[in-house]
Amino acid sequence: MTQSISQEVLQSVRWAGESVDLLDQRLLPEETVYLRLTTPHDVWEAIRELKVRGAPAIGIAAAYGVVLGILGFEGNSKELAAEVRNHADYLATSRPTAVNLFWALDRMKAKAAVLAESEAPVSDAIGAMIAEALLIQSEDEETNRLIGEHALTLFEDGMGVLTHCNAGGLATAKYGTALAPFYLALERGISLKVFADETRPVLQGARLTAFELQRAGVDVTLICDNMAGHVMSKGWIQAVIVGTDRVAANGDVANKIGTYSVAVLAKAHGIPFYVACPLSTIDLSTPTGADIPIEERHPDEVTAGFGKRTAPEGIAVYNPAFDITPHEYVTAIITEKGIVKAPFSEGLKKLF
Ligand SMILES: CSC[C@@H](O)[C@@H](O)C(=O)COP(=O)(O)O
Repeated sequence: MTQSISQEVLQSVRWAGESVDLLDQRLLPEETVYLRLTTPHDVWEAIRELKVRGAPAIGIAAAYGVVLGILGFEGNSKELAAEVRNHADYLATSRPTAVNLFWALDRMKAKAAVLAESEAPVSDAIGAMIAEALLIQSEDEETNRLIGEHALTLFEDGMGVLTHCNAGGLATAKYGTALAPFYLALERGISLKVFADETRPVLQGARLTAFELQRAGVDVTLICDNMAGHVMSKGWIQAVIVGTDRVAANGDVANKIGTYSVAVLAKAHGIPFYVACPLSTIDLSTPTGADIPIEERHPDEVTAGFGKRTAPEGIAVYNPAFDITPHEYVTAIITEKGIVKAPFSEGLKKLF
């Protein structure tokens, strides 16, 4: 029996029997609205439009998206497996960077292939596919709790810790990766002072991290992205911890745009830079960060990101959603199986 963290975080994705209830993260913190999704296309669109975002949450939503596509399927289990492959391949086109999306879809395809091989009756096979998606979600919750336990060993009472983007309960099944130790610390009476970068262009730090940590009672202070160096120079930050969308085999890390700048600043100030992620985010088939596809998003996120135009019409815009932090800047990668330090290429391989 595992011990759970008592903080209640809003669940970003829920299986509702024959549909998916999905918290529309674009509306937070002002409105808490659950959307009812009934087709794989609904899920594809929700992922593309950031209604659901954060690497593990995207993977969970996509697994349910596959299930939505096969409910009521008529045919045999081999035909079902082909249907699963089609839906999975479609959902895989929703966003390119977070490897958890492909990991979850591959897992759904593999499950369908096993069921086809055993010639399971199709209604049983559909039930087993639902169970697999639910398992992906429940395993992620336990994984994050373990990541939180390991990460907390790196922090001491009274520390200031900076984070970028949202790698919290909203981005995962529960607790988050980078934010999990903050929930654990709160529960155990360990005092941490969290600084959350607002995270331009779409403000996952301000809208989501500040929201979920404040709601839980964590001591959190919001800063604009360009204030990170200043608070470090004041001596207020003793560690940085972020999540990631994909870790390459050499330990290079893709995460929300701006993470690289934070890592460079941390190194300049002699502050450890930690990355927290489940094994499902580590992609040994991608050799280095240069091989990770970086999503580019619509210019409006930069020119009208606050619902108001803040740049001239027709201006050229570059809007990459992620950047790569080279492994030289990473102090340690914290997973559910423990903490990995350099040389990362060896340490990461040993995890599998
Ligand atoms: C545990 S979530 C880790 C990452 O997915 C997170 O830090 C991040 O970069 C999310 O980007 P987003 O564009 O909001 O999906």
